[in-house]
Amino acid sequence: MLGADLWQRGCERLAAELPEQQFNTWIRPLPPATVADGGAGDGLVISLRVPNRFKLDWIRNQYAGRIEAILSELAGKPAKLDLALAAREPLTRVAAAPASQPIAVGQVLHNGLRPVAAAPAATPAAISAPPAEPALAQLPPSASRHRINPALTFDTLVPGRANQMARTAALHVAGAPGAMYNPLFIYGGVGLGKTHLIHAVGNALLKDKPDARVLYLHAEQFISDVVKNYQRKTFDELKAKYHSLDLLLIDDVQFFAGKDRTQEEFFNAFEALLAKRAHIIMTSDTYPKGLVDIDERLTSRFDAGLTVAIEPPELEMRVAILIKKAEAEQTPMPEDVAFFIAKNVRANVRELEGALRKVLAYSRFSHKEINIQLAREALKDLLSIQNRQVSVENIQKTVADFYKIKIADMYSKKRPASIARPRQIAMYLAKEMTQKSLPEIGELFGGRDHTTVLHAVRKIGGERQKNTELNQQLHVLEQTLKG
Ligand SMILES: Nc1ncnc2c1ncn2[C@@H]1O[C@H](COP(=O)(O)OP(=O)(O)OP(=O)(O)O)[C@@H](O)[C@H]1O
Repeated sequence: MLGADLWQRGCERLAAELPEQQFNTWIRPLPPATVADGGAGDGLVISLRVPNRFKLDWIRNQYAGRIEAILSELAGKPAKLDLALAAREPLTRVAAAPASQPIAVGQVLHNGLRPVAAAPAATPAAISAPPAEPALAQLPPSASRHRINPALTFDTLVPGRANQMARTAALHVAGAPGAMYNPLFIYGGVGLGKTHLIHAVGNALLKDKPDARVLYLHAEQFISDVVKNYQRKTFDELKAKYHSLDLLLIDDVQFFAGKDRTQEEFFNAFEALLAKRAHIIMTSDTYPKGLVDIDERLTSRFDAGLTVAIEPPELEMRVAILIKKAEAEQTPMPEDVAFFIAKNVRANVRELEGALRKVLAYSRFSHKEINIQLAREALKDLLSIQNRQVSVENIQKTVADFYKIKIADMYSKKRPASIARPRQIAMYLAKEMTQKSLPEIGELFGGRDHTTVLHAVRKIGGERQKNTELNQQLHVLEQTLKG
């Protein structure tokens, strides 16, 4: 089998095995591998070039073994994977950096087999280096100026599958700013910890290097700075403020939509910062290409480092967050109560915090100890809203509308995936959002057996953990159903 065929067939196998989201994120974008026959007894060497180190590490840890096994099986002889960073065109902005220090992630294969670091890590001097422009003196590195919230650290951020990639990348940046993953672009829905994470990077860096010039700001603050300086015609001040930083943390860049002048100034700051190897971390409610009314010149640069998502936390993570936050309030939270709250409050961490606050306050005011009964009372408004609005019929109708199938298909015996899958999703939601038992749900879905419902619940629940697209669809459905 030719190399390209072998890789192609390997990909087909992986596509069938892996959740769609994982395959689309990690495997599909890879350029085809090249295959070399090491000669009798040596087997095949499969050379795979990966665009950045983050992906390289991830693929090596998560998929390399499986890829080798599949390719060995298909080729009928041992296949060894040679993973390395792909060479990449330097970006135009690199021109401003010394030629020996490429700023872009990528580049570098020195012997075709072993990768070397994409860009040298920033030295301590790079972080606390004296300002390159005289105007830098206008930004004293004092705590009040950097706007970092000292409470939002890596220690107080509960890790979990939902934030695993973003947290790993953020830790990496905090340890070696200006090197890899620059810019780092973190996106996700509301209240999922994006702001917390970028403050954590700022705090970690300031702990290491108290003199580092770090600035956190919300995109709206940048916009108002631009407007202010525009009115006063003091663009040099604006430049001096932003172009001098070592680390810029900017929240919710989707707010730049339609603001041309702001986008232009941000573009200038962006270029200046990357050219001097300062790090930029941005957050947004969507991935760079999903941003609307933002110049493509900017969005393509947003995507040039590393883009990672933060997902809604899964049940275990929600429980861990509740326990940790209660501990921080010096109020131990029994695990069963944390579980009860986490099961009922799923949207995001901010809502979880709100629910926890209610339960703690209720316990303090009523001088009662925290147990499920107390949590139920404290959260009764929230729970009644949930219970009142969601019926199996409502779920069937909403899901049928969402996936554009007939409501009758919810009860029918039809099996094509375009119908069976929405039906399974509706069964899953019925189990998650109503008090109905498996047999009752089966009955409401055209007299199906409870094992069919159980299968659907497990399947969709499992996939939801790995498949972002499905997770988002379920999230939309849940929000719609809750009203
Ligand atoms: N993994 C976590 N561990 C502990 N606390 C968390 C975690 N994720 C989020 N939080 C907390 O949840 C609250 C909301 O998080 P944050 O403000 O960072 O969300 P966000 O994603 O920036 O949302 P928005 O887009 O609405 O600004 C904060 O109080 C934050 O500390």
